[in-house]
Amino acid sequence: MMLPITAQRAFTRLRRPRTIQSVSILFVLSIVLSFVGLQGWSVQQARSKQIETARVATTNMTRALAQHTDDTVRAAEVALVGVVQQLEVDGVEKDALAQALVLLRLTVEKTPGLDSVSVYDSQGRGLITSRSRITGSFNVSDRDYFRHHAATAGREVFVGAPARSRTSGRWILPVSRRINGPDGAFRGVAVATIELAYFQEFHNSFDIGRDGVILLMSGDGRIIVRRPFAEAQINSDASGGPVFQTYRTKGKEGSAVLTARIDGIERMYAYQQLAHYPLIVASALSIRDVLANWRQDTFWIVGVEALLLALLGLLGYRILRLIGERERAQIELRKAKTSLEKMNQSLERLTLQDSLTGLGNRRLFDTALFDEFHRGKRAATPLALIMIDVDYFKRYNDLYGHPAGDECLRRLGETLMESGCRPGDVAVRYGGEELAVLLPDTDVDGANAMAERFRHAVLAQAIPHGGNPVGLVTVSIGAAACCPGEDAASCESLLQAADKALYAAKAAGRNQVCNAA
Ligand SMILES: Nc1nc2c(ncn2[C@@H]2O[C@H](COP(=O)(O)OP(=O)(O)OP(=O)(O)O)[C@@H](O)[C@H]2O)c(=O)[nH]1
Repeated sequence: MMLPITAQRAFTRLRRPRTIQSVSILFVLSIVLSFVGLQGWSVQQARSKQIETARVATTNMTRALAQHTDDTVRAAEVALVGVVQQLEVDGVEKDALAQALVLLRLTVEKTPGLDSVSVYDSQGRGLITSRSRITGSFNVSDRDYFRHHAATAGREVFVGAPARSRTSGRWILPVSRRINGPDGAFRGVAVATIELAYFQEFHNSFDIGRDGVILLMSGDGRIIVRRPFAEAQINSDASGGPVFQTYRTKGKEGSAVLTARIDGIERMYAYQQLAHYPLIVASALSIRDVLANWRQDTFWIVGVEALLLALLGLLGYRILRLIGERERAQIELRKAKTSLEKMNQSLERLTLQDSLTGLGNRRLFDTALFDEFHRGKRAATPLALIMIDVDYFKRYNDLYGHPAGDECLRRLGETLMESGCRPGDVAVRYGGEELAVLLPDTDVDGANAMAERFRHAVLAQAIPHGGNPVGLVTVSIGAAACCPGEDAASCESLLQAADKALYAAKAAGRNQVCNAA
């Protein structure tokens, strides 16, 4: 099947070594780039997936923490509602207090997380407590919750700042309610306490990794308890921190990747404000922990891929080197071929050329005579031949020496080439001092004209020849022609006719042209 020219050219171009090399480099590069791009994308995808998983985990954990904290504070509130109602109806007299105490102890006993419930009068002096020790000498008028209730007529529960218990010495979170007299006047405060350890115990039940955080904060951004636990952080102001600021700007529940002020660690945080109380819980997992597995996987994947790429690169390099070597070999081969062809041409020229005159030699003449005869036969065109012989050349040699004879022959060769030979004519040194010209598509008149032109050109050269009666070098020429298509015609008969004509020219006195009869 033949390809269109343009397609063939394109195909040839494609097969060139340099093109193959460039295409190979582009191919390998595009594979490598696609591979790296794809891997970068999938590594990025895996990272995002890990972060998203951490977001879901911290959100769920925070919801559980919020529920637990809400339940705990609610239980304390329920305990307070009962005792406050009883004291407001029965008053704070001795009998009423004794009855209330029974209720207090029962409630504390049955309510998980509740450390104590105590009642204080309007001066902050202890009236009753669920604790076993008598607290009559206690005064809580300096506590924030007491000051709040003394100043505020509201009946809602108040969650105070964490404080060290004056009886147990442990950290507690006070939840309190105001007690009113029948006239609505301030009669005292009922306080339920929850040990911070109760929250810590629940917080510790979560797996938050090495750098995770669980946080319980007041509504104004003060730390109540934090895991990892540090006593100095209790009641510290975290309202300027990233978690509280995010809560302030983004709403009651949310999640974000934040960097903590306390330790500078980047974490995935989820936070939530409690449904019924001004408290905020948050939990967080460190991004480093979250991405630890991803990092390890990525390390191995990237390592293996880098190895594969290196192998691919090595292979590509080897192929390119082979292509380069092949290209160099082909160039060398082409050079060798060209010089071989040139050598062959000059060798061929040498084998068909006469070294003295520069004309063709006898070998060329024989081949040309055969070829032209048959061409004339096919084309039905005549073929002519002129035979030239230098007159008295023996004498010339004898008079001027053999080298001068050679020089004379060389000049005659030059003269012959310049005396109107057509491109198709074949001028040769037939042998010794004899020259011949084969004239395709020429009749005997044409041959005669050519012979005369040459004879005059030789005379015009005016080469002195003391042995020639003319005084100059002259030539005798025999011209013959034939029609190769005719039965009687042959190469030999043409040669003989020309030779005979030459002989006639010699016999007629030399320096002339004779045509074959
Ligand atoms: N210098 C030189 N002489 C040559 C060469 N080839 C042939 N000859 C000489 O040419 C001469 C030819 O002489 P002859 O055949 O006797 O004829 P001629 O002297 O030319 O006399 P006519 O042909 O009868 O006019 C011989 O002496 C050859 O030695 C050659 O290559 N160089």
